[in-house]
Amino acid sequence: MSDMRLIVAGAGGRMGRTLVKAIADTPGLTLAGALEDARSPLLGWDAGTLAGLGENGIKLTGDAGALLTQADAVIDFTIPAATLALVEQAAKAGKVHVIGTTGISAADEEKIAAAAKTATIVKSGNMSLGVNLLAALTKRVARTLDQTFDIEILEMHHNQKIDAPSGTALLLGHAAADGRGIDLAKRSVRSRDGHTGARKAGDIGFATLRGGTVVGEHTVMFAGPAERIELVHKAEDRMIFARGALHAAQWARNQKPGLYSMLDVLGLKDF
Ligand SMILES: NC(=O)C1=CN([C@@H]2O[C@H](COP(=O)(O)OP(=O)(O)OC[C@H]3O[C@@H](n4cnc5c(N)ncnc54)[C@H](OP(=O)(O)O)[C@@H]3O)[C@@H](O)[C@H]2O)C=CC1
Ligand SMILES: O=C(O)C1=N[C@H](C(=O)O)C[C@H](O)C1
Repeated sequence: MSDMRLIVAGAGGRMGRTLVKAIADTPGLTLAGALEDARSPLLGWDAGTLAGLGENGIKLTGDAGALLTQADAVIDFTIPAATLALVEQAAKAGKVHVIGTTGISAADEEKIAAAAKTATIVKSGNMSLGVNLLAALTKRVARTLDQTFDIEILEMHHNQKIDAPSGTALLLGHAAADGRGIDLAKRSVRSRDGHTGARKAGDIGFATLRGGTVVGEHTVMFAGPAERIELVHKAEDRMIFARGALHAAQWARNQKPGLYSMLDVLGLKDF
């Protein structure tokens, strides 16, 4: 089979640069284009140079339409507005869209689900094997323990992160809510301040830390009477997310239109 040709959206960003490196290291994949914001000062820069690989001849451009004609898939770790625009363009062009962007509103999530009626989209708040296994374990533990165990999700990320709670924390919250058979939107407590009153049994709490260069750390706590279980994941290198996203693109090449998650890609849906 011919190489799969990929566009990296947000190629000048932290994940974009990591993806350019990961593609260069992966047999069967070719970097077909590097997309950036049309106002970015990085337009015209070489994607290989930015990724620390040396020149690869792929220049950053703001023209998604032109790139999409030359590729099989777009790998998108950008910002919600950019992702929403790309969803429409990739769907129209019939290209696989792998979405890692987090902080997407509920209304925009619905637009992505609507686009996936005719487009093949893989979307996850975390593309790593470890976090998706943690999500499967979280669901299982939440199903096993009753409401005397309070569920709290703690996350820490670097000081440049712009959304909270993290996409991963929300993914883990959904896994816990699924395990308990409840609707996360109705039972989540996203922040606490002042005279909050006692914790309500059955709520799922979130706490956010930001600082330094932390790649991403997540803890799911099940705090019960006189004992506590903690499930923890610590990301040490963005390459784990990049490799997961590339695996998702290769998997999606053979899938029918639909909105898939990394649990589908990794076969963990029924874990
Ligand atoms: N699902 C997962 O596994 C992971 C998800 N993420 C998520 O990925 C996203 C990006 O993270 P990170 O790389 O750290 O962030 P960065 O800010 O480093 O990168 C985002 C890049 O997207 C660019 N961008 C903005 N608008 C557009 C546009 N219209 N078209 C193309 N590119 C655009 C930005 O350009 P400019 O700076 O000029 O605005 C920037 O270069 C975040 O939402 C983060 O939470 C991160 C890691 C793993
Ligand atoms: O912005 C980041 O850096 C990360 N974002 C994702 C998230 O919001 O969970 C995944 C990872 O934790 C790194």
